[in-house]
Amino acid sequence: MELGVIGLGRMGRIVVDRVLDDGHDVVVFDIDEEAVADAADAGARPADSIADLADSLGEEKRIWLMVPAGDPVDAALDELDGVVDDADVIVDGGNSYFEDSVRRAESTDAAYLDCGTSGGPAGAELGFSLMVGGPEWAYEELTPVFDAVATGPDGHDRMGPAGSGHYVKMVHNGVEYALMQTYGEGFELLANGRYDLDLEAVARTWNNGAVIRSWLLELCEEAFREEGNDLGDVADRVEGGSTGTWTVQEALEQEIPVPLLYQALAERFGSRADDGRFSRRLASRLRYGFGRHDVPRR
Ligand SMILES: NC(=O)C1=CN([C@@H]2O[C@H](COP(=O)(O)OP(=O)(O)OC[C@H]3O[C@@H](n4cnc5c(N)ncnc54)[C@H](O)[C@@H]3O)[C@@H](O)[C@H]2O)C=CC1
Ligand SMILES: O=C(CO)[C@H](O)[C@H](O)COP(=O)(O)O
Repeated sequence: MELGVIGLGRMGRIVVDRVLDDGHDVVVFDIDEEAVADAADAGARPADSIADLADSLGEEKRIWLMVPAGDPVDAALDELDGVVDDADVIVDGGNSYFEDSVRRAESTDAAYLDCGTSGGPAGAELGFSLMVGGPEWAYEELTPVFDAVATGPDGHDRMGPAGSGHYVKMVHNGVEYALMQTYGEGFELLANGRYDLDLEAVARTWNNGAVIRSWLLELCEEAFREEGNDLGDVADRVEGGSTGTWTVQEALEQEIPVPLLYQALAERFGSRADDGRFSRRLASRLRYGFGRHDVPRR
């Protein structure tokens, strides 16, 4: 298969590499010329613009968007408007708001797949978990690409119609916030409690057979190993927040109580007051662990 990839940052570049490794052809575009040149060095065919990328894909275009959510997605779709038709498939693998995805699916001439992507840049080797919404035929058509980008055939599935992929990913992120918060609070108690503990050793022990073992807990272990028992100069400030906000807004609209998800979001907003909480410093370092997001330092 031939795939066009637009957006070659932390995530898009992994999509390119994994699809190339699986033996497919890839055409790439990014507004950052250096990113295009790097991907070309890895074996992708470079394009000068989105129009050039679409042109070089010929009939039955398969295009993967991996640009920041919001305006960049609409800007890319505007450039594809009039260039794609109903035999073509566009995948949005970013963290788009699900209602935007429903609107985009209705307004583009191509079949549109909203694809929630989990695993982060740190998941490059293993492959991602992909939650896909949109027409069944388009999902089946793109299955070889999803097999390559995900951990394998079990690492992706069609969740339902347009919007459902990004809806499931939105809730995934709400859960992610709450898990980070609960690990943060546990380690805050251990860090300030009655014993002088080696927190990396605690995390390692928990990761070996404990009920609460997980990838986020492995990233806690990594954070203590790399930053030190007191998290060094990691500031008490957690960035991000949009996907968690959407999750809580949706829960309010559906009148479904999600107190833990709400509390985790509130803690994150509370971190902007800069009062030095250990739990939030660990949450900030974990965002680097899985997402390679910047860590504000003191
Ligand atoms: N970093 C992470 O842990 C995860 C990120 N995501 C989502 O994946 C998407 C991409 O994220 P990252 O790769 O981390 O971002 P990034 O900032 O590393 O890369 C974005 C790339 O898109 C390019 N770009 C921006 N506007 C463009 C346009 N109009 N046309 C062409 N290229 C354009 C930028 O030059 C950059 O290379 C976002 O929606 C993000 O929320 C999803 C799961 C995990
Ligand atoms: O989707 C992700 C991980 O699953 C991204 O890393 C996302 O950026 C995390 O959300 P936030 O930036 O609000 O912490």
